Amino acid sequence: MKGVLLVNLGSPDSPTAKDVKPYLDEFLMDERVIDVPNWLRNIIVRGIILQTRPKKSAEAYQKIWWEEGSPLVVISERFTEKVQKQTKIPVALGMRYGSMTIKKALQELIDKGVDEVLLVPLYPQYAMSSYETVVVKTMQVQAAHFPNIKLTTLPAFYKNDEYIKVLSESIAEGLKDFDYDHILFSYHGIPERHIRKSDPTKFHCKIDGKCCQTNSVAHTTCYRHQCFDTTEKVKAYLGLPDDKISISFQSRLPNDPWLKPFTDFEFERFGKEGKKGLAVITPAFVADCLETLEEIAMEGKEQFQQAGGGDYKHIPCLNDRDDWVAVVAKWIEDWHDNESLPA
Ligand SMILES: C=CC1=C(C)c2cc3[nH]c(cc4nc(cc5[nH]c(cc1n2)c(C)c5CCC(=O)O)C(CCC(=O)O)=C4C)c(C)c3C=C
Ligand SMILES: [Fe+2]
Ligand SMILES: [Fe+2]
Repeated sequence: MKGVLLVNLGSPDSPTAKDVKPYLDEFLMDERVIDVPNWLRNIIVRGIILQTRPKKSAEAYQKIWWEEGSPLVVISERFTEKVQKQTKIPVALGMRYGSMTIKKALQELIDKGVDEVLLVPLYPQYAMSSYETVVVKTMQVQAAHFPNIKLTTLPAFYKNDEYIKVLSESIAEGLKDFDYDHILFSYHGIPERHIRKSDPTKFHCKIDGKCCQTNSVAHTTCYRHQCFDTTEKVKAYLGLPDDKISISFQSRLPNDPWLKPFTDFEFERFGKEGKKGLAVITPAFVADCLETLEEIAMEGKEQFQQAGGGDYKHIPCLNDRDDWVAVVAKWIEDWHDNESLPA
């Protein structure tokens, strides 16, 4: 019998430094996130970052935490329930980090008699620190604990027509009552090195003005290209004017070159330029989370307005929108009925 495993990033169990610390430890000790030799990762993560970050991070989580729990987890659970209502195929939710493990979710499917699993990493774009680590971890768990199940993975859906349609329509709804003079597409940042590491040709991705717009097989795993492509496709779908759209990359750790321009610098620039209405969308995330609710909706607004900017709006992620649920349910049914995967 076929079943579906949805996987997102995961959150700490509570917004306290005590619970944030082991969560961050698992997250940042992932070799696809902090991709340096083990001994050095130990020093960077355990010797430096985890000495101060859990407290700071917990304070940020406290600002966005809901009564039911972490927004990322609660939204992902609502989404999973809604998808399950649209299909008879068993659907389970797991998280890459934290207590809602991939192993538990796979066990849930196996207990229902599933022996063929469609893995759906809940990331539109491919990055080794998001999509790839979910796939690798799931394959490891499968090999170690469930060797008899067959695993198929849904490709990154950053340019899929149905995804672009629902994303665009959610943005159009968000813009309906908002007078904007600029729309910022803010994607999660990654170190530039990750782009080069993920380039199978080893020469295409130069992170210059042209590589991401020049056709290449490298784009199958190029996060930067995929962020540009999602943006271009939404722009075309909605007929948005070129001069009112731009891209930036949010969140970074120090001491490494990360993808630019940085979102927080852009907020300041737009504020200083006196933009009267800034709309921000965050299409690297399908569910609102710390990065969108705190960094963009709260901090971003403050940075923009303190620099002199006017009205500000963060347009929510797709979350558990019915049209998004219907798209994922259709992808699942297509795979179930004829093994086809969305292009
Ligand atoms: C597009 C998805 C994501 C990529 C790519 C990604 C890369 C990445 N992230 C960090 C470090 C942190 N990220 C944190 C939070 C966080 N990151 C994502 C998604 C991607 N990260 C999400 C959805 C969240 C929010 C989780 C939630 O519970 O709501 C955090 C924790 C918070 C903090 O202390 O700032 C860290 C740390 C790195 C280093 C990285 C690529 C190398
Ligand atoms: Fe992150
Ligand atoms: Fe590129």
